[in-house]
Amino acid sequence: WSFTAPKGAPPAPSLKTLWDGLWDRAVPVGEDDSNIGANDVLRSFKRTLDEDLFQEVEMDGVPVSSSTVTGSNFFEKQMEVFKENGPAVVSNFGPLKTLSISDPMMIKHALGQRGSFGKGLLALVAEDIFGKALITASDPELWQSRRAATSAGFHSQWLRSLTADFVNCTVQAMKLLDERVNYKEVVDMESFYLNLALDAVGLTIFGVEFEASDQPPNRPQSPIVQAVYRLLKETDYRQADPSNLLLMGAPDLLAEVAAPRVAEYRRSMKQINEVLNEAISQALEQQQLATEQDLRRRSGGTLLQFIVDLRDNQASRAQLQDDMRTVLIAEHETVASVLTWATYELAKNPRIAQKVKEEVQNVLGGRSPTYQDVKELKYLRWVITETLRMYPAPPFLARSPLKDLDLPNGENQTVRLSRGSLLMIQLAQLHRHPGIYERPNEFWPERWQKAFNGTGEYPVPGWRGYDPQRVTGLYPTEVATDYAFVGFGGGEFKCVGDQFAMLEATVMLSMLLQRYDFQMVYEDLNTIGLDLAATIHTKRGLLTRVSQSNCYTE
Ligand code: HEM
Repeated sequence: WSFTAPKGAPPAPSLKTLWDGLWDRAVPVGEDDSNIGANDVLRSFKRTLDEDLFQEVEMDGVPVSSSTVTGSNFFEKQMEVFKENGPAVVSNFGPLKTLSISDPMMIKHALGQRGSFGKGLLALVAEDIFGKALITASDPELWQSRRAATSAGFHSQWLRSLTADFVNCTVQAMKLLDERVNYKEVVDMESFYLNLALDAVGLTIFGVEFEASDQPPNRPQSPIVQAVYRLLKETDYRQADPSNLLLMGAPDLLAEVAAPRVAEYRRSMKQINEVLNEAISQALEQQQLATEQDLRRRSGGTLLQFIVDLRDNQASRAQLQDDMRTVLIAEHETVASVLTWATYELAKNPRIAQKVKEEVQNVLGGRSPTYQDVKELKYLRWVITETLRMYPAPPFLARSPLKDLDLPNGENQTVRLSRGSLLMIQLAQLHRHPGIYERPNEFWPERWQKAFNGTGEYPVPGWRGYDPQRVTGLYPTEVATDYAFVGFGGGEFKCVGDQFAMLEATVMLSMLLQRYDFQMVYEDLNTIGLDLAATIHTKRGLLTRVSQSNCYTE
């Protein structure tokens, strides 16, 4: 395949000129560098029509795929599409044309170029859920200011202090798991992790004790877990089919009758906002304004209190609510997902589980972990990285260029992208790229021990390879892997909670693996079922037989 447009394309027919003129008047292209609006997204629909009516293919030279990649054999289908078309392919996303990429060099360009891309359709459909700052970045100035306040709050001193909170949440959750073990019940570990992650975010981010882990770790989940999941699902519905937005403005009574989904969404939003409002009131009551430097010297406290106290970056109550709702959703689903799939893979791979247990036993010797221990638990952190490689959360990132631009691969071949066109960065496909990863479908944490620079199959021009010498924090970042692993994204919109998440997952898994052995009821992904949303869920829960292990004494 090649990116080069064929020479000597036929001249545009006059009907086409008329058609283009009509569109330019009715749905004008937004100004360069301004945020992507509904008009720009509508123009993506025009590109679909252009192709149908005038056989005008916008991304000439890029293969077109008609496969729909969803369902339980998602990973196999993605691999088929890759092998058939290469790492750049045009496909349909509802009625819109999308360019999907899994080439690390193109991804590096798309994520790493500051100010060139917005979140496009995602921002439009999710603004009422997340607001205009974090995640959607639909008001770039506001995003910059909220990003600065939030990322300042995730400073290393605070992160260290969280270890004890994660330990306490896990101890609490294990009490219930112990009962299930004694009754020899089958446990849905996905529900267990959703509850546990919610307790952890409540405690550390805004100081609310949800006590979700006090619920039996089998479905139905706690109402607040369901509410968070409901909001996330809503973004998926709307992205998959923007017509799902149509009834969003309907009066409550009409929504109850004609659109139960919308009514349920509103109830979920209200439920979450009530909890957050109370936490914000409390933080405002205890407000003690200080500079960032002084705040960094305080130990403990919540992220919310840090942000409320940050003298130079004050925000309205409504803005704080958006910030907190976003962080709540961003932490909860993703961390629960990585814990779920790590448990699945460890249960499937007893050799690896045994190796983790040995490491945990050597480092912890039966006690709870400290921050220093988390640094020592290197193999367990590779297990978590390997899980995120195989089951990234989210499985793709959405972007739209803010002006017409060329997206180059490592050989300087380019795809021309128009302002507002849809770009999908396919993390799940990149992370199983057979030119980058040896045995890409195998769960093999040891791969992160040594440098690698390509398998020779499906060459990746321009890619520098992975070098463990470039790893600085708790996992191999996009810098260490030259954008072959972007589980936490990269560039300006990169996850603010990456080290928080790695710390949380390492603490929780180390404690659970010390105390229990896990055995799956179903091992086959087709039987478990994949539910592809903003993260990868199971369809029927992760049904697990849990038994007592021998190492935990505390
Ligand atoms: C395993 C766990 C996690 C994974 C895999 C993950 C992944 C990601 C990714 C890929 C992005 C980038 C989205 C994009 O580029 O469009 C992101 C953004 C974000 N994440 Fe995470 N995340 C995790 C945990 C967390 C946690 C624990 C928090 C907070 C406590 C958090 C807060 C955020 C926020 C606020 C953003 C938006 C940043 C912005 O818009 O500037 N995430 N996350």
